[in-house]
Amino acid sequence: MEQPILKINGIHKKFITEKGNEIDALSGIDMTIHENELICILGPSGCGKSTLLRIIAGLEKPSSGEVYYKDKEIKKCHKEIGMVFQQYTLLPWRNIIENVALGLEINGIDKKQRIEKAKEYLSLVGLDKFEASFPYELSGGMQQRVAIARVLANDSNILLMDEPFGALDAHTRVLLQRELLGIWRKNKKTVLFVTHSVDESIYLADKIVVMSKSPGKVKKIINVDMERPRERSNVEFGKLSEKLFNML
Ligand SMILES: Nc1ncnc2c1ncn2[C@@H]1O[C@H](COP(=O)(O)OP(=O)(O)OP(=O)(O)O)[C@@H](O)[C@H]1O
Repeated sequence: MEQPILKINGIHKKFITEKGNEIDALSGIDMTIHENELICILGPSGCGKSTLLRIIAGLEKPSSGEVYYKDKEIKKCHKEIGMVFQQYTLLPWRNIIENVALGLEINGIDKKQRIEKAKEYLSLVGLDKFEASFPYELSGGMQQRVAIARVLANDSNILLMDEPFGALDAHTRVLLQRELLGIWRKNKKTVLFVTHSVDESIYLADKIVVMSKSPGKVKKIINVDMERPRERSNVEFGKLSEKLFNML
């Protein structure tokens, strides 16, 4: 078993709305994530999946509880923890290579080095021919691949992915799931992937964290022992799918 890389201890999150109403988004989340694991967080709308990811990314503070990355408490954004959002978040006025190099530029890497590195990751997601294009010239799936290349180029150890394929058509979604598995295996990353989709979670995950309706709690953690690549027509795939549907 690999080393624990993320520890999530007793996370509670309460939001106060503008009208003064309290919303319990998360209610006591405990989880340990090991290096190189691919974890899917599966749950109904509003159960706090995005909130949990934002807390791990250091973008949101928990009301109580702590998150530790390699035994250090996360209190703000961390260079080694990168996030890919559902909506494409490329800067429209920068071309593709400059978008991939953005984080490296922020980190003060010199131009030659950052372009070289950005090219390497753009090639990894199969878009090297588009380095001079602008985001509007790319399809949704291509833009999402650029967003993944940008996070990888930053050398993030942990990839937090908040329904990154949710806005894509079914065919592109399946292609990107396959591509993500390839990248994950090749680059030895730890991935936390939020999804609504039972099918997506079974296809991708080592472990599926099933969350219950709000306030969000961990209902069950399921180990997925099926060999990869996983076939959706497989009996075992179908059985697990039924089990998860019944649980949600
Ligand atoms: N900034 C905020 N202010 C007030 N309430 C919020 C805020 N962010 C989230 N919430 C509330 O917290 C709860 C959890 O929201 P969250 O977006 O984390 O759920 P989710 O599981 O990711 O939902 P979905 O699958 O629909 O994206 C919801 O009731 C939401 O309305």
